[in-house]
Amino acid sequence: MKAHPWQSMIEGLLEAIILVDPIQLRIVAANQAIHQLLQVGSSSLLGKGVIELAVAPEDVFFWEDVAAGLSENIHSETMLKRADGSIVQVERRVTLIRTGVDSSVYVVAINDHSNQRRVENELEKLIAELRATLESTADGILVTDLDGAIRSYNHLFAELWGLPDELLTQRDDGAIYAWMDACMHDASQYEERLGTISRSPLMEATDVLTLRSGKTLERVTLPQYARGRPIGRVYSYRDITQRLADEARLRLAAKVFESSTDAIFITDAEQKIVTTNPSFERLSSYTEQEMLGKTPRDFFSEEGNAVQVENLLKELDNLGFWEGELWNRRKNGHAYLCMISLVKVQDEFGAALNYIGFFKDRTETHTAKQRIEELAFLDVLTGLPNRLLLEERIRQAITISSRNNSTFSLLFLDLDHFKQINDSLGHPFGDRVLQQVTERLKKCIRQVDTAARLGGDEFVLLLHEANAEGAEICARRVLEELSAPFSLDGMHFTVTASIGIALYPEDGISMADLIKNADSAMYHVKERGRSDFRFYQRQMNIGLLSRMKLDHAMRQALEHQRFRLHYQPQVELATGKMLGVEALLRWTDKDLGEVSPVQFIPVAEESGVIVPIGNWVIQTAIKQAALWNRDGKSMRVAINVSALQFQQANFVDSIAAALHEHALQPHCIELELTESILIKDVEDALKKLESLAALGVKLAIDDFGTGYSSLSYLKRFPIYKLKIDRSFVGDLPVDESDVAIVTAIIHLAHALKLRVIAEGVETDRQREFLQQRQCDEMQGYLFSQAMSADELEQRYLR
Ligand SMILES: Nc1nc2c(ncn2[C@@H]2O[C@@H]3COP(=O)(O)O[C@H]4[C@@H](O)[C@H](n5cnc6c(=O)[nH]c(N)nc65)O[C@@H]4COP(=O)(O)O[C@H]3[C@H]2O)c(=O)[nH]1
Repeated sequence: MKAHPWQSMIEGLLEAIILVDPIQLRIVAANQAIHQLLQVGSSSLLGKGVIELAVAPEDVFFWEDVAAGLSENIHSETMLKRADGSIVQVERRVTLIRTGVDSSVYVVAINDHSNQRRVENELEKLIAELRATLESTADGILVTDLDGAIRSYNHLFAELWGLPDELLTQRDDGAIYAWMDACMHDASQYEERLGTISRSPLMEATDVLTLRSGKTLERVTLPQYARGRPIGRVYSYRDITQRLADEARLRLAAKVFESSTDAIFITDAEQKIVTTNPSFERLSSYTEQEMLGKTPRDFFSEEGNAVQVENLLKELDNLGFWEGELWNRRKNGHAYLCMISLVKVQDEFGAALNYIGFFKDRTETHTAKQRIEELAFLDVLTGLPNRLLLEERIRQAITISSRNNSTFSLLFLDLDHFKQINDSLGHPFGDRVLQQVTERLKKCIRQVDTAARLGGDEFVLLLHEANAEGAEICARRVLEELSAPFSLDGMHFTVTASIGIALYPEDGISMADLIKNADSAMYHVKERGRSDFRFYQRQMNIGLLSRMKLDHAMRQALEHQRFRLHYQPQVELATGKMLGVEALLRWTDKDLGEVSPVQFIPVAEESGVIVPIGNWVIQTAIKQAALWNRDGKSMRVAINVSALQFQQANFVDSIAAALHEHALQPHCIELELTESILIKDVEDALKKLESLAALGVKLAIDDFGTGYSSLSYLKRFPIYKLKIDRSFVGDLPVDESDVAIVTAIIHLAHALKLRVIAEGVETDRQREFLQQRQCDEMQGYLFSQAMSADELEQRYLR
């Protein structure tokens, strides 16, 4: 084929060129560049239909339009297919060139764009990567040009500054900057600083921005360079609000750690100590250096507490927490009690990260607690165990004794007339007396025994494994020890005590019973004149409750005049003539029935109600005596007087007043006093007795022989008569010792020029015996029981 005339011309062009015949649409010339572009052999394109090269539909449509005379030119990007089938991006321009009047040719000029495309693709990819990077940074990024015009920013920037959507879409830089200004706490300072930055294109700066919202942002700005020249600026913003708060918290925690008065140590996950605070060293004397690498096990383990430490570490691992007390040792070996809290710090999966231990010295608190406990169990004044501790010891004694089948004794001790010491010399003096008494009591017991103070002047001695004999020996020792004179502030005085004894198990198997029974035995000692001891006997057993009931009933009886007096004749033995009567109290209670004076008089004495009852007896008996002694008749009435009644300051006056009121001759009245009354307060008793004697009232000693029977008072006191107790009369004349006693009393009385009367005479043999021994008078069922005044009058006075 003949070469196209333009062949050589197109050969010299850089562009790939093909010439196409407009009628046949075949390639009539093609330069080397197109052959290279399509990677085909030279001249191989000549004669080919141009449409064969078309890949894009656009080209196919164009050449079809050309064929139909509809189109002549086209210029756009398109694709061509190479020989190997690969596609190449090109820019192609098709121009129809008129070569003559009726000849023309299509010039197809093709530029290879595949390189440019690749570069563009690369750039696009780069930009996409950059954008992704921008978005994925943890900071908010703003990029501006040198004039401050915003070139780009990421989402985080918008988020940090809280930019509203409309600002994001508007792309109004002024509005965005205004928004940022408005967010600032100190907008003017912010703007000033921003101005400085924008005026210095090379400046690098880091600032902290405080926003009105409370947020704190850190702003780092760096110049952006292109080809070595600054072209703009990148601002990166980071929200450091949390970080600052964390730092502040950390600083605080560090301060707490450093200044805490609690000792603190922190371990790693393997429980090796990594740090300790100053208090740790203060408390344990171990330095941090010495503790590094040690474990809590090393630190807390002590001889004997290994199991406890192992258990607490186990609990710490299981529960994440342990709190409790443990004895520990300082470096110098001194023991101290620690209050410890251990905490396991875990990650979100429960694995241990650290262990923290807090502890403080509880020794002082412990000692104080011990002291408080001691105080709770000790009597402050004497240092003796108090009631609580005594009760505890008695409980122990009961347990041991019941197990060993052994015995123990309880001595209930009450000082006699201690109230007088307190009242006259003051409580502080009384307290010192109690302290001295305590010292003496301690001397009387063994180390295993307990001396306790219940309060006031009441003490209890608990004697382990002591039977009746042991208790008696101790009781005597106490009385003996106390009998030595006391000396305080230059004063000398004696203190006596009344002691009641209860034995385990005979007198009670419970603590309450034992104390109650020892107490009741003690009361009996008091009744019988004090300064003695006595064992509990069952008949004493008018329990406290019944005592209270009885007391109440007596007060009621007194108020409602339910007491009566019966009179028992007293007869002259020689003549059988009734010389007088003894007034005896009678009481029939609506619930209790007839209550014997043997039962209720001791209770009345204990509670003090004997005083009004005794007054009533005196009034009634004197009134009755006055009736019987009318018209020159002579009838003596003997009245029982109890100790408490006699001790009343107005006792003598009340007798004198009653005599006066009923116009009775004093010699018609005989007062029966027990021996205990006389020895109680000798001087006072003497004074009263002398006053009564001076009045003309007769005085008799009741129950003579059962008490002290001291000859000295018989001599000193103005006594008129002795009354032989009926316990000596009952077995007369069989019992030799009673015979001897009664004989001796009668002789004694007569030797002292006193009259003598025997009570409880029930048989003729007794009467005969007494008559033989020249007893003056007798009283008893043999002659008559006690009876009402009416009955007596009917029987004997008509
Ligand atoms: N087994 C027997 N007993 C006889 C016989 N003859 C009299 N008695 C009883 O012996 C007691 C004598 O009185 P006491 O020794 O003064 O003993 C009295 C006295 O200590 C006290 N008491 C009675 N009345 C009063 C009173 O008005 N005031 C005071 N303070 N005590 C009184 O109560 C005690 C008992 O009084 P009572 O039960 O009335 O008992 C009376 C009397 O009933 C006898 O032949 N055989």
